[in-house]
Amino acid sequence: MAENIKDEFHLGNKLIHVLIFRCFEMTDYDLTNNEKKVLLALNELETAELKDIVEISSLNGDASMQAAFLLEEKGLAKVDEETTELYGLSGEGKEYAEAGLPERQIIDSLEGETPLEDLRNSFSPQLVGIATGWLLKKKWAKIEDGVLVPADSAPKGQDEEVLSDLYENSLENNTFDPVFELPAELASEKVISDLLKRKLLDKEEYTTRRILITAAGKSYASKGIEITEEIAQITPELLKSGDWENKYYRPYKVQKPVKPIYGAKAHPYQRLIDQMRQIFLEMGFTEIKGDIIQSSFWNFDALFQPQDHPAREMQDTFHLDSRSETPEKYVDKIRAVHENGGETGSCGWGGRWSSEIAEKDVLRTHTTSVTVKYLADNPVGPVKAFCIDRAYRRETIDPTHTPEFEQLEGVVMDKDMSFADLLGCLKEFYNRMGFEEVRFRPGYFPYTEPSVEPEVWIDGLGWVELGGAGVFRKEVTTPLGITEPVLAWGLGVSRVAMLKLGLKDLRELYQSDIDWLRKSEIGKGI
Ligand SMILES: N[C@@H](Cc1ccccc1)C(=O)O
Repeated sequence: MAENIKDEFHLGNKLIHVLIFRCFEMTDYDLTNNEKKVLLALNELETAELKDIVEISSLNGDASMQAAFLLEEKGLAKVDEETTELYGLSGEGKEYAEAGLPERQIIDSLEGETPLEDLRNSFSPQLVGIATGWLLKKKWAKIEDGVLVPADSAPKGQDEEVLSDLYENSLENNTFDPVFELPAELASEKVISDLLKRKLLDKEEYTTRRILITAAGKSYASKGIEITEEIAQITPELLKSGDWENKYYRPYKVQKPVKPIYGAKAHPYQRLIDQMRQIFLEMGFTEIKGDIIQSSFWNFDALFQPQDHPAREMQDTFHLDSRSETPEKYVDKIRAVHENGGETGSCGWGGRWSSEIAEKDVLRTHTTSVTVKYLADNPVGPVKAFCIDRAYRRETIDPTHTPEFEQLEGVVMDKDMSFADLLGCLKEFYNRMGFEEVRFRPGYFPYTEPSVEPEVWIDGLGWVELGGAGVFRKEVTTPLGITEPVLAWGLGVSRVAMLKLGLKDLRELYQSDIDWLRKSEIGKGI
């Protein structure tokens, strides 16, 4: 044992030396102990089946086989595969072995020329059908004008030999399973393949491996193979006793492929959402949340969407049975703005606005319902708020449409806010997301004027539309008691994800494909 630090240091060094250098101290062939054991067994047996090696080497079958293949790679052994074909009679084969092949049954029954018609009376038409083909093929008979004319003789064929041979063997061995070899002298390959085609035989293949020692293997073995105990794990006992110094350490296989390790990480879509959230937070916005279930009032009416607007119809919206009372504070004002423009100076949509319809609950079709409600609660600026959350529409699912999807909603309310500020703000956001070129096309939404649709340039795709934006109309702001200009937008999030992650199908975002998630690289795209 080491007595002082210096000794311990010395001991440590020596140990490292032994561990490193003994690992690389290898024989010419660098055989593992398993390979050595198999080679020794082979040296004794010359040629062996796996089970013989298993017996001598005391390794299991898999380990022996693996070692044999490694020895083969090194030219010390050779692995030969031998396939044995085993046969038995099928149900039909057994029947014919007992009663004779159909052609034999017919030919034996003939007493001279016989019309086929007559045969069909004494045998099944099916059997006659099978038999005639083979009678002609085997030249046991001819057919002339529907009459079967037998040849002089019908010698027993190899096929019949095979059937009776297998039948006897099966009876003797008490099994009709395919366990019998067919010696080459009994039947030609053609005969066997015909019987197989006639489905009279069952066949099974059975592969055995023979392992042989090569000349190189022999000469290597003749020099004497020593199997030294390998230490895989060093123990305190080995260290204490000092025995470690004389041991042989199992070498590291540095070439061995390791299992991939996947670090835990957030879902790529979640990472993208977090990135968007981070950008808006950095731009001084406050994150807001709202209910998934909204009344039609907040989802549509407060946004000056007429009650006969197509977006409110069944195919777009998930309608619920429940209702929410329309807020008393706004209901008259909203009615007025829809019917005649109220205090806004607009003429409204005309007709009669129904608070019954406004009460109906829906799954929010856009997150604008969240921002507009927030503005109603906070009608005095400055407000800079965003909401990144899920919206729902009755869409037919396809690669670019899912009934649930995320939107990035935002509002800015302040005294001197202008349309130019809106464009600047969105451009800044997309630039921070890594989209360098941004443009705005005129758009239409019932609640904004002017309205735009932002687009970003993607190499290979061109301009891609990413949502809607605009300045809230007086018809939206006035009934809620808002006097300052409001810039608003609702942007598609999954579209951006498709672009960033290179997806062709939106549905991939919502499927739990663990491999895709594991292999997704952080920093790639997002
Ligand atoms: N709500 C719109 C987007 C939008 C929001 C705000 C202002 C203008 C447009 C949509 O879902 O497509």
